[in-house]
Amino acid sequence: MCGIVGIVGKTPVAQSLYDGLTVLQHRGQDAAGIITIEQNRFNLRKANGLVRDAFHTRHMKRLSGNMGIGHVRYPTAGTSSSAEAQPFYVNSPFGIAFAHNGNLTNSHDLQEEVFRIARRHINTSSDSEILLNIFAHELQNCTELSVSAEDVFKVVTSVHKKIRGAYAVVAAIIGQGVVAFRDPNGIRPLALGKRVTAMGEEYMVASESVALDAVGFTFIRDVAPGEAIFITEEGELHTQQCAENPSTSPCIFEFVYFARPDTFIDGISVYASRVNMGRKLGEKIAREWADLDIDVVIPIPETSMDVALQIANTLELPYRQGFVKNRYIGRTFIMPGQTMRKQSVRRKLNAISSEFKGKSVLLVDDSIVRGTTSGQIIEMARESGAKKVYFASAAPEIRFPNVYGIDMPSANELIAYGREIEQIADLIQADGLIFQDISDLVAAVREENPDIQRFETSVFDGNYITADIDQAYLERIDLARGESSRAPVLQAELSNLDMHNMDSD
Ligand SMILES: O=P(O)(O)OC[C@H]1O[C@H](OP(=O)(O)OP(=O)(O)O)[C@H](O)[C@@H]1O
Ligand SMILES: NC(=O)CC[C@H](N)C(=O)O
Ligand SMILES: [Mg+2]
Repeated sequence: MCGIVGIVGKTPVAQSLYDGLTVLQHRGQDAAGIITIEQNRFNLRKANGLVRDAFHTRHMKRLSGNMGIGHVRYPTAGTSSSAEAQPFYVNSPFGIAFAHNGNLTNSHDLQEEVFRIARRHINTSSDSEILLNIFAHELQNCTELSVSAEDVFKVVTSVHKKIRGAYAVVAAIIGQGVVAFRDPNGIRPLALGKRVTAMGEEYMVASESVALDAVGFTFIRDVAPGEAIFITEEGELHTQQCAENPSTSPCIFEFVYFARPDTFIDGISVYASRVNMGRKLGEKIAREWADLDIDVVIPIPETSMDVALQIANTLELPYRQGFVKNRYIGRTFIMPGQTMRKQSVRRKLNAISSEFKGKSVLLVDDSIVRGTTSGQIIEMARESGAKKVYFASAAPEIRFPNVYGIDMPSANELIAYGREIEQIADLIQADGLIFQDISDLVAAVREENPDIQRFETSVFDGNYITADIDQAYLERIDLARGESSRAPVLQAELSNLDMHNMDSD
């Protein structure tokens, strides 16, 4: 998952872009970038690391201009090289900067087509660079020296026809404006907001509504699946549906884990959906574990806290914070590499042993993916003197790889793959293990917006919404990105790719 922002303002936008990215940091911790436009020039700063580390005062000073876009990255294609940090840039037509959240499922075919038909070279292994070049090639067909809203909508219509997968995109075009669009299934989120100033209206798009709140923009609405937004340099807003059969099928994992609780996606409060998940799971626990002697419900910070509190309320049990989170350590699941993830769990969470001593505890997490967190946390609970350790997951068993922007390319890495619940419980050493049912998870989220007919739930049921995923594709991504098969990349090779960001210090 990545986070994207774009602003067309009346005054310099760098600080607002920066602030917007800091509240989207939970979507990507690997790299951050901002590009602004002033007097027909791009100013770019992108680097590996968190937002606060990538931008120093000297960079912010250089990021002048009233229009710009930004990105925080969690890689799902290519490498962690700073050259694959976004925004990406191409000089023709006009000069385009581009930021993408999601993952294309036909990038392999597209790369070949981009070369054969458009004679365009792709210098990295990032699917986002391919997407940018498809977009640029379509824009090239507009022969006028300025781009109209109709041109933009034609371009996005053609792009939708060529690419498949998940994409929320924001692009800044020199001398023209900012374009944003969302894939026809609306897998990845994108929100539109407005800020009224004495000098006129300013517009912003962002992956999550919380980024609009943080910089004083008012949420207008979600960008519709398939829709394109064009905000001209002068600040005029144009919108049009550009997909033939759009459907709103947001990724359910946004609600389980990715998004911040204070975000609204497609009319759904992420927080409220998590409370509903807690209620449903609490009811299942009451039904199936009626004879268990649970003394206390303890969340595994941070994402599961809203779910755990509601489970405790439903079961009428005490809710206690038995683990303290080190606030300076980020999310472990989106860290690159299993070794780093594993080491970080104990650095991130510490048990308050008095909350465990002699008690039967119910630990709650939002999800169990590789089992990195649950295994270690149960061990910590036992070391702290817990009598019994039960474990509940607000999401069902994750048995299928993700191909839409979550870095789970290999089924073999998933602890629930090919295993029954008892086997998983044995592996993580839980005295009892319970998962939310898929129907309850969907109902919990849908309760907040019954108009949504379908969610993207492939990691749980293997039904990929783009219908283009077969075994051969899954084997290819497993080979390319799976933990065990991932080829080591030389540092020198990575820095050689870094072409568009020369003044990187
Ligand atoms: O089974 P695993 O492979 O360990 O993955 C699942 C865990 O990873 C996430 O936590 P993370 O530390 O990323 O973030 P959080 O602080 O938002 O909970 C998630 O909330 C689970 O705790
Ligand atoms: N998680 C994402 O949205 C990743 C975007 C893009 N596929 C990349 O790897 O950079
Ligand atoms: Mg967690």
